[in-house]
Amino acid sequence: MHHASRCRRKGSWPMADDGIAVSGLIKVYKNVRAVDDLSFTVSPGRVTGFLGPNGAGKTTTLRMVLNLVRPTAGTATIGGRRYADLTDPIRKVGALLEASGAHRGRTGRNHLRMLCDAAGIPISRADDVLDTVGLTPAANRKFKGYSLGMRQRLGIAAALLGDPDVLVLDEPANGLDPEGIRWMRDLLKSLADEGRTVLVSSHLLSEMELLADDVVIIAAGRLVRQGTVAEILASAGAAQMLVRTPRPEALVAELGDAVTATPVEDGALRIVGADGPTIGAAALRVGAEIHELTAERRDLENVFLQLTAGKADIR
Ligand SMILES: Nc1ncnc2c1ncn2[C@@H]1O[C@H](COP(=O)(O)OP(=O)(O)OP(=O)(O)O)[C@@H](O)[C@H]1O
Repeated sequence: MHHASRCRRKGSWPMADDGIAVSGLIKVYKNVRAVDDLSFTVSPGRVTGFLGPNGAGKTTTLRMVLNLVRPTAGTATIGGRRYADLTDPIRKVGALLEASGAHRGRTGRNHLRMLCDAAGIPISRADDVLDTVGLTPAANRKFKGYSLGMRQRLGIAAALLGDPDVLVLDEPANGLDPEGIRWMRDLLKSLADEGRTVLVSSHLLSEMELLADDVVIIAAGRLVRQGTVAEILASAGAAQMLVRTPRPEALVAELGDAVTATPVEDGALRIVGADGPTIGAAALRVGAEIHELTAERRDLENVFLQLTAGKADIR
């Protein structure tokens, strides 16, 4: 990304200490190691996607970062300090969690004003953040009449009240329609462009590929991979090939154990671990006619599935 063109709203470069650092984090519930010796870092000025199959431990991790769940072991720090030790947490960290809501009979504006009041923030800030999230037209409507998408927007507005350096968002795209998802993407990117640290969990892998600069992938409470989206895609290795042949078994046997071959629709095979020339040569050796050989682009979704295969068991 173009770091040089990024301007910091507060007129300075992001402090190196605005990042999040998770180190040796463990959370054991009665029967399950929800988070199992997890370490990763999240940089300022970037959107970091936090990905993992259901039950991987994403929510538990985010809640430990925010001091809402007590770690069994390990630490999570924001700008070098644990959440509990932050001097002004509301202005340092904004959070959107899955269950965040508001009193049903309260208007969106009053909900935000109450939060301002509780946090010692001028109540005029409520209207600013309503505007930022596009809820001004619904400001005086009651929360119970808000759609899921409007509730998510109100949650984002609440997270932004303290103009925080760091944002921690659990599934912020939940309930948003395609236009809302695009809006969320633009908002989070612009918040990162201002130098903020943005950590966002999601199931929407194609969206993450568009949104995130970095990703942290976990499965079964453990780190699977951390890196830039480009690195993760590149690390998946050889291109994925779509092959059509009347003799798929012979071809797969010839390619050996180094490849994984998955049957796809109408008899084609998807092969990971061998490139076009390798597959062509193997086909020639066993006399398997090739009717189609197409390189498929790796995307975050199929790399994610490859990286987390077999690790996604419900625990
Ligand atoms: N309060 C709790 N008590 C007992 N077990 C829990 C508790 N919270 C989470 N778990 C368990 O810890 C594991 C991780 O759950 P967590 O919600 O952190 O995963 P997740 O990655 O956010 O999942 P999802 O994508 O499905 O929301 C799961 O096995 C879950 O059942």
